[in-house]
Amino acid sequence: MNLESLNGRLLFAIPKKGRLHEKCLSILAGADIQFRRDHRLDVCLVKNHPIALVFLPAADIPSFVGKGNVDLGITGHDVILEAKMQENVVEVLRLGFGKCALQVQVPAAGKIETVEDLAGKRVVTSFEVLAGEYFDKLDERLQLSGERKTRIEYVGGSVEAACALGLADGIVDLVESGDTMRAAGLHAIATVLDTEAMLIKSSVVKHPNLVPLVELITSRVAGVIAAGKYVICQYNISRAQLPAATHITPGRRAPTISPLEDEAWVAVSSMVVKGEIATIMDSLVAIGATDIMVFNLDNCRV
Ligand SMILES: Nc1ncnc2c1ncn2[C@@H]1O[C@H](COP(=O)(O)OP(=O)(O)OP(=O)(O)O)[C@@H](O)[C@H]1O
Ligand SMILES: O=P(O)(O)OC[C@H]1O[C@H](OP(=O)(O)OP(=O)(O)O)[C@H](O)[C@@H]1O
Repeated sequence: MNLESLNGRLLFAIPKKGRLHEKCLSILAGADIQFRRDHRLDVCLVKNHPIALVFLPAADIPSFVGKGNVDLGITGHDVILEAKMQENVVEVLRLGFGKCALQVQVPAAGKIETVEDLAGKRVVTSFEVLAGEYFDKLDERLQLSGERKTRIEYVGGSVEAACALGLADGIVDLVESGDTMRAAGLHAIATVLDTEAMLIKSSVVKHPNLVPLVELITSRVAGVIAAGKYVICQYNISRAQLPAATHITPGRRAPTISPLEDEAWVAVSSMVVKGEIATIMDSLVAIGATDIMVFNLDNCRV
């Protein structure tokens, strides 16, 4: 592939490895963005759209998009703030995965119990901007200045080993399940930030001709995300209980209600948040709904 073949194409940055990579590939598949990635090649052309995918480290994507080198990207909210790119990128869509928290952690068996105890000591992190801002505020509140300020030190990885190695009194790192933190004998004493994956675009429109394609891709990605978030719940209910039923399953705009041969009954079909379906089915059973069925969505536009 030569660089000329990128001319006029929308550049779309995807995390090349790590926690967000696989989910991004399934979003691309769901949005029918077809490509074949040659082994180790980080740029590849999309077959069915004038798009080129650029596989980059998640932490580099905010700068590429923010500076307008790339038109669209998927990355974490945390690394957008860490790269100080919040003014340069627009977070177009929350993607509902890559959810975790940037937390202050200290040895569970140690003497430090609060961030106030940790202030003025040594903190190791890969998020020196966010940790720096957090501890600057804390230091200011505690009137710690000069030599007495909290020392933030950057490491590129294995942050959780820093306390055991005697390099730090506390760390600032991402926590999802807490397994990594607990395995390192640490516990969280404060949350700096909650984060999830975002679809982002540059806040400056460099290629106005690509705007319709950015909108098309955004709409497709939104459809894939919504399809993963909702299920369709269908059931029969007596007309007398219809107000109670539509209260339980109001749908996004309104439920679809269809007549049945038995005039005293109707069929209801409604989009329901996947995570709430068990409770909703319990409530429907309690008001006498029958033949309750739940269907997954392959794709949708909402
Ligand atoms: N445990 C986690 N759970 C959910 N999301 C996470 C988790 N860890 C990281 N993330 C999200 O994924 C982004 C990339 O983190 P990750 O550690 O996967 O990147 P990486 O350093 O590029 O990859 P690798 O860890 O393979 O070197 C983070 O900025 C964050 O938004
Ligand atoms: O709370 P948990 O579910 O254990 O997840 C937290 C861990 O996940 C991330 O690292 P990852 O495993 O992606 O690898 P990395 O350390 O190489 O970045 C993060 O840096 C934590 O170490």
